[in-house]
Amino acid sequence: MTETPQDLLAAYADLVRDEATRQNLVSAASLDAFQTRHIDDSAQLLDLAPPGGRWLDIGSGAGLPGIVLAILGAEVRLVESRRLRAEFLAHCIETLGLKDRATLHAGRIETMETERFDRITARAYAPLPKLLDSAVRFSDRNTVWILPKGRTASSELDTVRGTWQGEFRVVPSRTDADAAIVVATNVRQNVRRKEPR
Ligand SMILES: C[S@@+](CC[C@H](N)C(=O)[O-])C[C@H]1O[C@@H](n2cnc3c(N)ncnc32)[C@H](O)[C@@H]1O
Repeated sequence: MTETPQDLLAAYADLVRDEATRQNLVSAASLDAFQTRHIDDSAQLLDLAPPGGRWLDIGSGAGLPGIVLAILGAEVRLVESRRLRAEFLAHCIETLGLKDRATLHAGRIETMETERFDRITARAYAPLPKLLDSAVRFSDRNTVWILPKGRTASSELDTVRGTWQGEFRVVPSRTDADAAIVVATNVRQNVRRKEPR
């Protein structure tokens, strides 16, 4: 029998709950509200870019948002530096039958070979300056960045305005009234002009 995305999302939630008894994956409180706090929170990102394209998910942790996006049909490269978490992600990819669209870099993003992605996401991985620094080499002017930023979206954006250019907007989260998602394209570092002698 073919499993629907809903079956796979339920199976994924069970895998996380089970693994959470062995390692710290997500906050214990959020396990009780897994659908809203994690599944819906991740799934909403798909609506913020045109369909299709290859996604890069940096600091995937338990697989959020990367595994959810892959279950929902996206092609995703997950990046996770912690060994136990990376092993869990490999287990999810195998068990949920996602090998045709999810791949894993089990290591730091800094060690991943440069390639271009159509979409870049990262949830709770790093503040915007570090996130842009570590990921810009995987982007080009058409890459859509979709970055859930909780309550700090606007203030984090303010911190990069002097050093980064691009078309940035802040979109309210559908799952948390206080949270927002930074969506950007054509992201590039400001070129510093040489001071005249
Ligand atoms: C706070 S967790 C968030 C996990 C997940 N994205 C979520 O929203 O639940 C951040 C994750 O980023 C990973 N991480 C931190 N620095 C990293 C790096 N340089 N490269 C790859 N992963 C990194 C950590 O191991 C951790 O699993």
